[in-house]
Amino acid sequence: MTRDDIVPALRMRGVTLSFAAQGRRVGQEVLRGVDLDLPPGEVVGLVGESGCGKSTLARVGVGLLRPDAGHVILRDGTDLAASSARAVARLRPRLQWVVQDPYSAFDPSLPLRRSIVPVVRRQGHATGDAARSLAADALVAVGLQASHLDRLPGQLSGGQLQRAALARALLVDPEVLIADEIVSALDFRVGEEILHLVRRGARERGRAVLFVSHDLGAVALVCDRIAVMDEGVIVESGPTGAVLNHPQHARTQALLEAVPTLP
Ligand SMILES: Nc1ncnc2c1ncn2[C@@H]1O[C@H](COP(=O)(O)OP(=O)(O)OP(=O)(O)O)[C@@H](O)[C@H]1O
Repeated sequence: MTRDDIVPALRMRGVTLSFAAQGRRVGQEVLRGVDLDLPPGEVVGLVGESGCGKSTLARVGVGLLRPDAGHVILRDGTDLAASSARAVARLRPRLQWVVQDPYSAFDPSLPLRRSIVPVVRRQGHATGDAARSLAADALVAVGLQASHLDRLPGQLSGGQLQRAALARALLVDPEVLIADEIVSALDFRVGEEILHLVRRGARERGRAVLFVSHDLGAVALVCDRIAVMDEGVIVESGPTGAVLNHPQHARTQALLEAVPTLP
């Protein structure tokens, strides 16, 4: 079987979107005919300069934004772009989204266990004490402690809460995980552990991951493939080594030149 025979977990075709102003679609298109495949078991890095449309594409990928044109197709053929809001909501467990600001991911008034243990129960993995124990294991896997389950989100640092958000998303065991700048707030060592966890999860569970980042070092470490975006268009994509070692497009070259080097 060749790579071309593998059905992507998520296939975006011709995705085009502009934001509405005063109820009307106006202005420049933020996404312009984007084609992007997320194969199962692989981590695809999405890079590009600030404002080029990465997070917008990420939100389209999990059905939080509906494109004006194009298709967002899951492995079973479901097109998110053609599905009702209710149908997309039902699909949500198959598509998880972890974002840079982890405080937005949790109800600030609830201890983490109230946000995480029900996920274990909904997945049918366990009930009662066993569910709490699996939730605790998930926190430990991302470098936290079981006792963090009893804390409020505001009682964790941004980096700790980021890890808790990732733990919850992984518990859902989604077909597609979209990680938008998830290691930006973490120190290098913790960030690296998280990246390995994401990569292992993709490989072992056949999960497709879109890893949005401006950090080319992180991208080089975790991604099988890279897509470079510029002004709403994917200008270059390919295996990580090829794109980083032999960049073809001026935008990719500029991103590589902008990577800081130690004196
Ligand atoms: N809800 C919105 N309404 C109007 N414009 C928006 C909205 N969200 C994003 N934009 C605009 O769309 C463009 C792309 O934004 P997006 O957040 O996708 O960029 P990005 O590449 O993720 O940037 P960064 O790396 O800084 O997070 C920007 O010009 C932004 O101002």
